[in-house]
Parts: sequence; C-alpha cells; structure tokens
Amino acid sequence: MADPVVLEEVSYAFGEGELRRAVLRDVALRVMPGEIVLLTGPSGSGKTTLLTLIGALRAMQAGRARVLETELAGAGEGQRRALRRRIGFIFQNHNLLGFLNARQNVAMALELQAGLTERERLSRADAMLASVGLEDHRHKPPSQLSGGQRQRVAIARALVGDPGLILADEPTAALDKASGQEVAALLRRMARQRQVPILMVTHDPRILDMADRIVTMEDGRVVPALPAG
Ligand SMILES: Nc1ncnc2c1ncn2[C@@H]1O[C@H](COP(=O)(O)OP(=O)(O)OP(=O)(O)O)[C@@H](O)[C@H]1O
Repeated sequence: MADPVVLEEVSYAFGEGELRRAVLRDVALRVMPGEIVLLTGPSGSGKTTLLTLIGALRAMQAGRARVLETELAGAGEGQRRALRRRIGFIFQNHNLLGFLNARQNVAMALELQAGLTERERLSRADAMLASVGLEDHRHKPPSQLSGGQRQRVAIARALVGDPGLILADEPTAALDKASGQEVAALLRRMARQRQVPILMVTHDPRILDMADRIVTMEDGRVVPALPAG
C-alpha cells in the first residue's frame, strides 16, 4: 500500500513582491498507512498552512505532494475537490451547522456520495453516532451538546464517509483537560479500528501520547527528528 501522504521540498509563500513572506520552506513529510502523526511547533511556524495544502484546500506553489495517490502539484480544482471528498476534516471549532441536529450534521457528509438514499444516509449517521457514544443525543442541535460531545459529532462526521485520511487542526484546543483527552482517545481508537491515518496539528501537550510519531515545525521547516535513545 502506498503511503497516504508523501511531501518533498514543499515551499509556500503568502503575498507578492515586497510583501512576499515564505511560510513553508522545503518541507518533507511522510505519513504511513494507519499511522497517527502529530504536527506541533510554535505559533506561526506553518502547521495550518501545511495541513491545508495536504487537504487540497489551497493550491500548491512549489515541490511535490502525493496525497491518497493524487499528485497535488499542478492538480486542477476538480481533482482537488475529488480528493477533499476522500479526506475527513476535523477543526478546532467543530464547524457543525447550528440549524441541523447531530445526525443531520453527520449525514450531510454523505450528501455527495452518489447512490445513497436519505434513509441510508441517516442510518449510517446513526450507526456512526452510536459508535462515538452519542446515540441518545442524535436529535439535539450542537447548542444542546457539550464541547466534547460536539467534537465527537465532528469525529463521526469526519469518519462516516470512510475517508482514506483524517486531517485535524487543534481538535482539542477548545476543550478542558478531561474532555480533550477523551476526544483524543476516541479519535485514536476509531482511526485504529479502521486503519485510517491521522495527521493532526496540536499545541496540546496533554494528547501527545496518542501519537505514533511527533513532527515539529519551526519557522516553516520540519525540525529533524532526534535519533531514538
Ligand atoms: N491568508 C494568509 N495571508 C497572509 N499570511 C498568512 C495567511 N495565513 C497565514 N499566514 C501567515 O503564515 C504564517 C504561518 O501561519 P500558520 O497558520 O500556518 O501557522 P501555524 O503554525 O499553524 O500557527 P498557529 O499554531 O498559531 O495556528 C503566519 O505567520 C501567518 O501569519
């Protein structure tokens, strides 16, 4: 099986001319099948920019990136859109829609999958909500759920379409210690069961032990890993 994420010499800058500011410099990064990789480092070091490039949420400028077998350098919007549908995204602020209940939020992630009826989508959403322990809360809107429960809905939404990769940006930042650890443990367990790799940006020292590997960024570069021992 090919590695789900392979980056080589990826560079990226915001702005042009005198305002041009390099935020990623020659980044190489690999995520292996089933692997859980945490991306950490100081604020402004380029972590979120890197995650959005990998998630095909912005276009590449320089270097090579292969994500779920899609070559991102030179990829058009159509190819990027197709890739995004195969990735589960989880953000800091859950990004659930306030006017939909939990099951509708999860089912919505299946909207673009051809051949599923509304009933099938809702029943898959229910099964996924049950597996994150929220079967009794599926009819509630996000405003009636705790922060940790909302992030569990976000996990269910990210996983319901059987993604090949999960990209998460600070998913525990808005949570207290106990619910942050709970959400991290749940995400790890669910990803392990399905063998879905995770690349997660986090500042949260309380969840570093969920990782198979921790990658540190500084000033747009990946800091070389120290040899073990
Ligand atoms: N749309 C943008 N336009 C211009 N500069 C930007 C833009 N987005 C980010 N930047 C700058 O790029 C640099 C890297 O930002 P990025 O969000 O990738 O860092 P980060 O490591 O994720 O930081 P944090 O941990 O604070 O989220 C920062 O200096 C930021 O100000």
